[in-house]
Amino acid sequence: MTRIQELVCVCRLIILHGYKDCFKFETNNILDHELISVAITVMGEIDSEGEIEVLENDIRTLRKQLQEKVQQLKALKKHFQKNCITKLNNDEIARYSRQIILSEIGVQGQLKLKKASVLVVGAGGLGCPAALYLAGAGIGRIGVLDYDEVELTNLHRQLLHTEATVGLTKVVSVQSYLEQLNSQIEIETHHMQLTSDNAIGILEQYDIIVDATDNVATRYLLNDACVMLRRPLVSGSALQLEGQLTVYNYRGGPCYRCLFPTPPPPETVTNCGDGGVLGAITGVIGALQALETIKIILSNEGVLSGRLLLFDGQQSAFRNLKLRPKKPTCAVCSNEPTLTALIDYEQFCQMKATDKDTALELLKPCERISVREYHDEWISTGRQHLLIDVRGANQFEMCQLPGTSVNVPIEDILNDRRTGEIMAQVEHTKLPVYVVCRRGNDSQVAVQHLTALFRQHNLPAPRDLIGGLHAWAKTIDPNFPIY
Ligand SMILES: Nc1ncnc2c1ncn2[C@@H]1O[C@H](COP(=O)(O)OP(=O)(O)OP(=O)(O)O)[C@@H](O)[C@H]1O
Ligand SMILES: [Zn+2]
Repeated sequence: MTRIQELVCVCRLIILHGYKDCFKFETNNILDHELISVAITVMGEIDSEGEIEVLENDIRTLRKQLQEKVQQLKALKKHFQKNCITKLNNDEIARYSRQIILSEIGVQGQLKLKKASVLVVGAGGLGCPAALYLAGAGIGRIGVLDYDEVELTNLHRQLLHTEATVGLTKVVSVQSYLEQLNSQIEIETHHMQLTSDNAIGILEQYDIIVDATDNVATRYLLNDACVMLRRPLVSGSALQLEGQLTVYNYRGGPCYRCLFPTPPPPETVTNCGDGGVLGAITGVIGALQALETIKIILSNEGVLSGRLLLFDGQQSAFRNLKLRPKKPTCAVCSNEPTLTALIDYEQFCQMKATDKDTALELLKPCERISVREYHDEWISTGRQHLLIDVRGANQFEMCQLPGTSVNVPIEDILNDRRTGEIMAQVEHTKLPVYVVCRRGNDSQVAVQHLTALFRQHNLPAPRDLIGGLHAWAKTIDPNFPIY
C-alpha cells in the first residue's frame, strides 16, 4: 500500500469512526501517528473549505434577500408618496419653512411638491442647477437621465459635478450630491441615452419632464413623447451669453413641433463645445426651469406656456416673446395627429442625438485628407502649404497645429469678409490649401464655400483635415490639448 493510499484510508476512517477510534486500527500496523496527524490536517482543511462554501452561500442568499427588501421598500415608498402623504414631518417643516411661509406655497403646496415626480433629462449645464433647486424645494421623486460621464470641461458650469467625480457617470455624480443635500427625497438614476425605444417607458414614470439636453434630435423625441403621454415639458437652452426658456404642451399651449415643424439644417446648429457658454448663463436658465416646474406642480399662475423667455446675459436683459398658439395641423399634438408613435429622430433631424462625435459628411473623400497623411506629407517634410484654421480667435489662441497657420474664423469665410485676402494669397503663392477646425465639421463647411470661389479662379480646391484637432490629438500628438 502506498503512502497516499494509506492517507486516503485514514481519512476514510476518521470520517467513518472519528479521530479517537482510528487508534483502534493502529494494531493493523497500517497506520502510524505521523500519518494520522497528516490526515487530521487534511481533514481540517477540507472542513474549512466546506465552511467557506457554506458562508459564501449564506452571503449570496442574504444579498438576494436584501435586494428584494430594497425593491419592496422602494415600491412601498412610491405608493406611500403618491397616496398617503397627508402631513409633513418635523424635519420637513424646518427644512422647507422659508418657502412654506410663502402665500403661493403653504403646507398644502409643500405636500404637492412632496407627492410630485420630475424627470430631468440631461445632467449638464442646465440639468445640474434645475435638479439642485428641485431637490432643495423637496420634490418627492427626482429622476436624472444622462448617458455621459463627467469631464474636466464640464466643471465650470455643471455645478453638481466636482473634481472628485470626473470620470464617474453624471447621473451618479448628481445623485451623490443631491442625496447629501436632501435625504428626505428619492433620487432615481437612468444611466442611458434616451431613445425612441426607451423614452415612453421612462417618461411615463414621472409627472413633469425637464429638457436639459443639448441637441435637436432629443428635443423632438422629448416633445413627441411628452405629447403622447400628456406630460408638460419644461424646455431650456443656453449658449454663449444667451439663454431661452419655455414650457411646451401645457394646458392647451403649443408643443415644440407646433413652432418648429421641421428641424434646422445640421450645419446651422452650434453646441456649447463649439460656440462656448458661460456657466452663470446655464445657471440662470436651469434655475428658471426648476421654477417653472414648481409652478406647474403647484398649479400656480404665470407658467411660461405660449411664451418664450429670452435672456441676454451681456445686457442683463430678459424679454418675453408671445409664441404662436398651438397649430391646428401639428403632426403630433393636433386633434388628428399624423404622428402617433415615436420615430427615428436622428434620421428626421439628420443629426445625432448626442453631441459626441457628431461627424458631418459634407465632402467627397477626395476633398479631404486624414491627419496622418497631412502630418506625414506636409508637417514632417516641411513642404510649403497654407493651413487655414477656421476656429474663433480665442480658440486659435488656446492651441494651434505645428507650422504656420492663418486664422480666418468660419463666419468670416461664409460672409466673404476675408475670402478675397485668401484668394489673393493663393493666386500669388500657388500653395495648396488645407482647412482645419476643432472636430472637422466647420472645416468642411468652409471647404465647400471656398471650393466654389477657387473654381471661379481656376485654383485647385482646398481640402479639409478629417476630424480636426481632436483627430490630431488622438492620432498624432497625445499631448495636444483637447477641449
Ligand atoms: N438623448 C440623450 N440621452 C441622454 N442624455 C442626453 C441626451 N442628449 C443629451 N444628453 C445629455 O444632456 C447633457 C447636456 O448638457 P451640456 O450640453 O451642458 O453637457 P455636455 O454635453 O457635457 O457639454 P459639452 O458640449 O461642453 O461637452 C449632457 O450631459 C448630455 O450627455
Ligand atoms: Zn404641436
